[in-house]
Amino acid sequence: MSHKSATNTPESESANTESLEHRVRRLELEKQALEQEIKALRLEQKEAYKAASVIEPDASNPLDPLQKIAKLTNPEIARYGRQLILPGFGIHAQMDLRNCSMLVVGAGGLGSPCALYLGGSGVGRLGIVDHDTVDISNLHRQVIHNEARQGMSKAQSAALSVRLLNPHCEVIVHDLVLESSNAQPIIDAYDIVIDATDNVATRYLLNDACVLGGKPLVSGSALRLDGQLTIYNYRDGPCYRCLFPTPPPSETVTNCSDGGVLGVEQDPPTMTLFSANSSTMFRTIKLRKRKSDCIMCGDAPTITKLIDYVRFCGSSATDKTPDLFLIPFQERLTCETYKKMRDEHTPHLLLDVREKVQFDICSLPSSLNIPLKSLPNEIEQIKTHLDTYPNQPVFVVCRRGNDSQPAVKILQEHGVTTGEIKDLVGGLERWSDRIDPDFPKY
Ligand SMILES: Nc1ncnc2c1ncn2[C@@H]1O[C@H](COP(=O)(O)OP(=O)(O)OP(=O)(O)O)[C@@H](O)[C@H]1O
Ligand SMILES: [Zn+2]
Repeated sequence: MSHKSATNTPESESANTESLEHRVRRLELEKQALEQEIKALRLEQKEAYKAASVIEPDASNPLDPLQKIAKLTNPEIARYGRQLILPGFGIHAQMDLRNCSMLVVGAGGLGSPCALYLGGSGVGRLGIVDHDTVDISNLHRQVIHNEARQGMSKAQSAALSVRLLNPHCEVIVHDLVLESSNAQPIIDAYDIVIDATDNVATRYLLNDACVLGGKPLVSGSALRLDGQLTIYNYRDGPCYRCLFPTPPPSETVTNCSDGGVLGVEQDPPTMTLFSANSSTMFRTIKLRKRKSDCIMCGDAPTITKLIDYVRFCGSSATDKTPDLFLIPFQERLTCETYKKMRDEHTPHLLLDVREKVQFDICSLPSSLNIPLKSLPNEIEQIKTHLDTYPNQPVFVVCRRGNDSQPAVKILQEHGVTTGEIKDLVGGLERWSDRIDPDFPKY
């Protein structure tokens, strides 16, 4: 008989009486051990970046100005030979690239190819901004990352890929959410800024910071099968606000879409539009010049410093967290409460406001799918349901708890009156995280 089984009963009794104290102590020790491990890993990581010449600036390590050169080295000439012999490009354009610093904001679908091609083509210094980490669902299009880097900071992953492609390019990592409090000094440290983000708040922030810092802003956006490209704040061309003085209403904007992005470096400035589904895949639209009464870049600007862009746009810069300010948290439903209601068979209508393509991937049983965009036209369907089941609560769900909030507002504004109308905090993604791990996340 082993010692363990002989003492089994008294041991578990004492574990029961002392378990809380023990647990606290054990967790404290584990925490200390983990903190040590994190510290050691951070040092290791710093060494790895140093070896790869990836720079992470911070207050104690600010960026030095880019060291300009007057002549390309032979290895550089060998590397860039194919583009050096392009008519209209040549050694002068290559030197311009080499002596230029560019900042790519967003290392996602657009930022990935953009950073790789800029780094590969010989930009002297490339900064990469992203606050997010690499996720498996990114990899089908965010080709700068890879499977082994899941969970790694996107900015760091992108920087490492660029370094592997071209060690002549100096790569700077900005692993942070770019926002009003930190944007200006970062923007000011670069010659050209590239907006490869996916949300309206960051688009206005970048526009304003670039106007204030006098930097051209190359702006791209892609949504489903459509894309747009332009340069703002370049020569006498417009800034983003000249064309889009006010943000679109937040309930009409999913985080991946936006008020529009415009195109390229001809004179006059143009907007290039791409549409994979159209017979004319590329179209170019001429843009008006800078507006003299633009509140940002006009003759008498009224915006002279960065503002609160989340408030201004009514939507947040990150689509991973819900826009908490639309509906106060206490007026919303948590997954846990809703799970209890389902278990108790509380009668209710569950309205899923995702697009049908998403609803077809997965949905909670007995939910009714009316996409947010069609909701105002489909209100009668809900009213008819409530005529049959008066006062039944209506619960609204979406992917992450963003679209469900404007949906609640639309129901209220269209005179849907019933027991209660609430939406699910964190949406189906949180349902999968907290309630049902078998529920797919996409
Ligand atoms: N203000 C910001 N600061 C830093 N990074 C930002 C900011 N706004 C957007 N981004 C980053 O820009 C990238 C946008 O790319 P994209 O939309 O392809 O990626 P995604 O957010 O991973 O997509 P999905 O919606 O499929 O998860 C994201 O990696 C996002 O983290
Ligand atoms: Zn303007």
